[in-house]
Amino acid sequence: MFPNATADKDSLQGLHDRLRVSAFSIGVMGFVVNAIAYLSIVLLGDVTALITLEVGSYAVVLGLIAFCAYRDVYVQRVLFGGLVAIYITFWLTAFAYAYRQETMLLSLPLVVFVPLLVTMVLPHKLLLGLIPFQFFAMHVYVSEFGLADMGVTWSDPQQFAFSLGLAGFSSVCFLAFAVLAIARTDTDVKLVDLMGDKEHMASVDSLTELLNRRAFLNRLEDHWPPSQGFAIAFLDLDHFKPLNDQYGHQMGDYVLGEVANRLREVPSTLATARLGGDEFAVCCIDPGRQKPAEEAAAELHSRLVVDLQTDIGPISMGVSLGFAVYDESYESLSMLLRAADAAMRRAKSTKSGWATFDHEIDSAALATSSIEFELKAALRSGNIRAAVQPIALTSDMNVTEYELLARWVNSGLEQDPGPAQFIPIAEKQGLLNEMLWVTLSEALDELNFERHRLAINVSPAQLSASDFVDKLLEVLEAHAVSPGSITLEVTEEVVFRNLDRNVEVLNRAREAGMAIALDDFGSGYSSLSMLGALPLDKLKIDQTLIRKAQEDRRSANILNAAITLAQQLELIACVEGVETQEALDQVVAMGADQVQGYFIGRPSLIQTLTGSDV
Ligand SMILES: Nc1nc2c(ncn2[C@@H]2O[C@H](COP(=O)(O)OP(=O)(O)OP(=O)(O)O)[C@@H](O)[C@H]2O)c(=O)[nH]1
Repeated sequence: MFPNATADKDSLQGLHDRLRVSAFSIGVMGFVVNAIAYLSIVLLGDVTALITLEVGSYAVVLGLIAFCAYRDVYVQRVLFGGLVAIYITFWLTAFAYAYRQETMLLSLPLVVFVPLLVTMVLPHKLLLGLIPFQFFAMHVYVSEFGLADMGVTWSDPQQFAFSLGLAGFSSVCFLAFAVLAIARTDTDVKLVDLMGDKEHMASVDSLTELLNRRAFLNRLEDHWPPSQGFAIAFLDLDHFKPLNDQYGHQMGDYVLGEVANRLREVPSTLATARLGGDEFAVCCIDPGRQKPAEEAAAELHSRLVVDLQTDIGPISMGVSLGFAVYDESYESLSMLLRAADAAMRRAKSTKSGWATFDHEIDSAALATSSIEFELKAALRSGNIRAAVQPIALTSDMNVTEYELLARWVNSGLEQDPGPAQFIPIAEKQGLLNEMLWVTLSEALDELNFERHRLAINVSPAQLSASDFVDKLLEVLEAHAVSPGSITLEVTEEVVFRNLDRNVEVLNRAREAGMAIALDDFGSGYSSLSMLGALPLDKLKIDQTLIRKAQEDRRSANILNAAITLAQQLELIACVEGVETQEALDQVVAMGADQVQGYFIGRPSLIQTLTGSDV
């Protein structure tokens, strides 16, 4: 309805907007009623110059109230001032009519009710100020003129008493409105205070009183895309943990507060925030780009590394600072912040104190941080999809099993990240299980388990989740798939981390009907004792062995020995990385039971498999 009107009724702006709407309604409705009344008088042929003057004055004031509300200028002052002007005009014209004996039957009810109607929304101070005027005007009007039109003949004392009564009545009404206005103001003030407190708490870091991450980004978002000379500095204190450990959290808090104070004093900043822990960010603006980025970063860094004076003497606090200056290659604010973060990490790892973002040196780090930033959202929005790679029997080359893999599609990044890029990050962020449930559910829906098994990769961290097997069984049951159709593929890392617990979990999975495969055998330490320690059904021989076996005889013998070892341990021998007919012939001759690799089939999104494949 209004230009720039905000609908946020839960904010200070919301209160203002409500007043604007009220003022606009009062102005427009009052104007319309005024116009209708005037037209009626015109139709009845009773128009006098005084009536035209009165109605014209009202129209001007009401129109002004509506206009100011519409344009959002001096809304409150014009509304309240306008209503007082209407009130005064009403009384002046009422006396003028009476004096000129132009009063009518309705005059008395009008002087009783119109002032009340006009003034009821005024603030309490104005209402209280008008009470003496109202009392006096009512008393004079009624005692001098009021009863004449009603055809009532009262004695002077009767008329005096009646006018005092009406004047008292309207004064009490004004008083009641004033009390209501006080209550209204009180509620509004409390509401505004409450909202102010809430907003303050939600946007400010309680320890340093700097903005928090969300408020920092919100503030900068208002300036995005920025003009030239807009830069973000990302800071992380060095060795803050040992300081905390040695001198206690109180000292740590003091240091954080002092760093915040120094940041507050940095000139030409748009916003300063504590992003969390010992990380801070400053948005610097240098519109004319007077200083090169290196100079600005070095200057900011030197402000921060000055010794801090504490009760236990001076403390020198190291700071790593990354500086990224906006240019058009930054598509979003978060990308610029991550660029500053990447530069900061380089400064930290090289112990250089500060570094400015360099597209060539830091682009890999920026890509990693983009993945870190986007991965969770991708998982939730269904962009992490199930892919499968076939595993075939060497006896008839029938595909009897698929290995479940994850693929990131439609990432919105320059290039969709490959599993080698995002799986380690998912592991670091504790998202591997969530990723497994998402991709597994998709695969369980699509695959035909009468013809195929499904192999699932499980990391030691996933196994150590207390409810892993239960959750897995639950998911299988929900899709009516028997645990007997599932193979869990684990790497030798399960032996190195909490072996007893991992063996217990694998035994439970086996008891439920699942098979266990040791993945990538031959790529790591491949200790033979590990084969005895784990409850296994299958050995998957790492692809490096078949590659080397093609090149020299010694490696071919190692591959042969690995296959023989699996057979002698009564495990299924599956060779990974079979990429050619030659390699296939070689492993078939060695007695492998199963093969996997590009020659059998590349990984493909499960949704793209045709009916006969699944
Ligand atoms: N005193 C205090 N410590 C905090 C607060 N928030 C986080 N920390 C601690 O800050 C430390 C930050 O961790 P890191 O940045 O990894 O520690 P660091 O020693 O600075 O490591 P580097 O950055 O690699 O030098 C952790 O030990 C947190 O417990 C806080 O509000 N007050």
